[in-house]
Amino acid sequence: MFVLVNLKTYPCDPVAVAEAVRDVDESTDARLAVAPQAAHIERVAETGAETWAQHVDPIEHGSNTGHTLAESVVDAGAVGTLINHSEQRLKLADIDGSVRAAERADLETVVCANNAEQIGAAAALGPDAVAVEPPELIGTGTPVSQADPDIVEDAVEAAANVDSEVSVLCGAGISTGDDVVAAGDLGVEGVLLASGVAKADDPQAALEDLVEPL
Ligand SMILES: O=C(CO)COP(=O)(O)O
Repeated sequence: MFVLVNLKTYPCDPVAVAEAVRDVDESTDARLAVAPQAAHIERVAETGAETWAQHVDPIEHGSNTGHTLAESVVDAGAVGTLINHSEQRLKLADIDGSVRAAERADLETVVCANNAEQIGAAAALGPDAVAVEPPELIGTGTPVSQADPDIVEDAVEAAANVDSEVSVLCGAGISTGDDVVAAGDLGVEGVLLASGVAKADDPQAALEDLVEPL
């Protein structure tokens, strides 16, 4: 299973969380990665944790003030990027452009979507993976794998119908190892989560709990 921890803009110490991600990754068969804010990518990557960007823009080098260039996050140490997170929604043409920008820079891609229909559309753009995250469950602590298992199974089917090479992740409310196991039982290859680690008093213990049954 792939466990991708999105730090959003939570007021956690990104380096401390990254060190925990690195250490727990070394103790499990699961693959762990962390997605800090763009300004923290370099310091996070220096810990040795697998580091992702939260977003890249559909742009090239040039006159794009305030945008995030795929090549720049690679220079800082990122190896992958989220695209179209529920908190950073893009138009379809821009999702496509961001996937192409990430490919150009050799970044792995996870395109997020709200529901199975959008997952099918996202898979058609050829990312490495898609992630279904019902927005109403994000940050609630109520795991999507329990609260809405149908949306996860439908997303797995929708992606497979479009492109069986595209992996499927799910997210929203995932915070325990049982949640991760339940997600895996619904057919996903990974989970995307945030508050269960970023807001935990002890992020390392939270990560250990997440991978313990894997
Ligand atoms: O948006 C999410 C991950 O990108 C999910 O957030 P929570 O894990 O806090 O529900």
